Amino acid sequence: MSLLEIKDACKRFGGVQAISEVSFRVEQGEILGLIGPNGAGKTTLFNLITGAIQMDRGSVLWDGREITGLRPDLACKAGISRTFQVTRPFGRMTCLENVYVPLLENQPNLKGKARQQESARLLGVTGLAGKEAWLAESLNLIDKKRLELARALAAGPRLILLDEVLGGLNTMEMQDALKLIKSIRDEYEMTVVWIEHIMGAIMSVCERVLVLDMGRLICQGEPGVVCQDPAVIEAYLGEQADA
Ligand SMILES: Nc1ncnc2c1ncn2[C@@H]1O[C@H](COP(=O)(O)OP(=O)(O)OP(=O)(O)O)[C@@H](O)[C@H]1O
Repeated sequence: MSLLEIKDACKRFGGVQAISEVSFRVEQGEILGLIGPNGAGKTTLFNLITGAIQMDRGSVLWDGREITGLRPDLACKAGISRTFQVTRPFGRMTCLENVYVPLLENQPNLKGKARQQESARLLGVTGLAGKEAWLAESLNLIDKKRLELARALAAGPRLILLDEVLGGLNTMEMQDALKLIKSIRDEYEMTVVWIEHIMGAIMSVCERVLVLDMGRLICQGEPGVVCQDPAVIEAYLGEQADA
């Protein structure tokens, strides 16, 4: 049984068919890339999976159980966690306190020093060691993304949805981030679905890739195969090469 299955998902916003009859499976333990041009529907798909918006039609199966339309907090409790392209920390709280919030939900028995240590450990994992006491609003964009990831990990998910976590990183930072994404799967045994525009990064980390274009799933498969697909080159990779 697949960890996650999306069946015939459809979502329209006014005149825009953002998602159109999209079906796919996510297998336990894989790192699945989700690519496609701007406006293809990638973030909308995350919003549908996490219950942030409701599908017009279609269903979401989680571990074989239908969870279509489950509220985001309940989807998170069920084991689906996400990061946002536009980060959403509690600005007036410290980094440590920001991580407490999902940790409290996930491990309510963790109290006092133990909770502080676990929060600090997660901040260390995502590259924020030394910034535990900083207010989230004082972080730069890259560190806000790191905090976002620490918060997503603190929820203890089985599936983590990453929305463009590499934007703005230099080469060294990107290498570290790629190692971290691999370790999320290899050490923390989480399944990863990852939206990204940086093709080299997707190619080096993902075992499988889905390609969306104008709300439709136009291709899926191993990265090397997907990159050779004429429809993908026409809809997306040609545009990337021209950029
Ligand atoms: N809440 C909303 N209300 C109206 N239209 C929306 C809403 N959310 C998304 N859309 C539209 O749906 C389409 C898909 O948007 P979406 O953000 O999912 O694309 P994307 O593939 O994630 O793009 P990007 O790579 O630029 O982040 C776009 O045309 C967008 O303008």
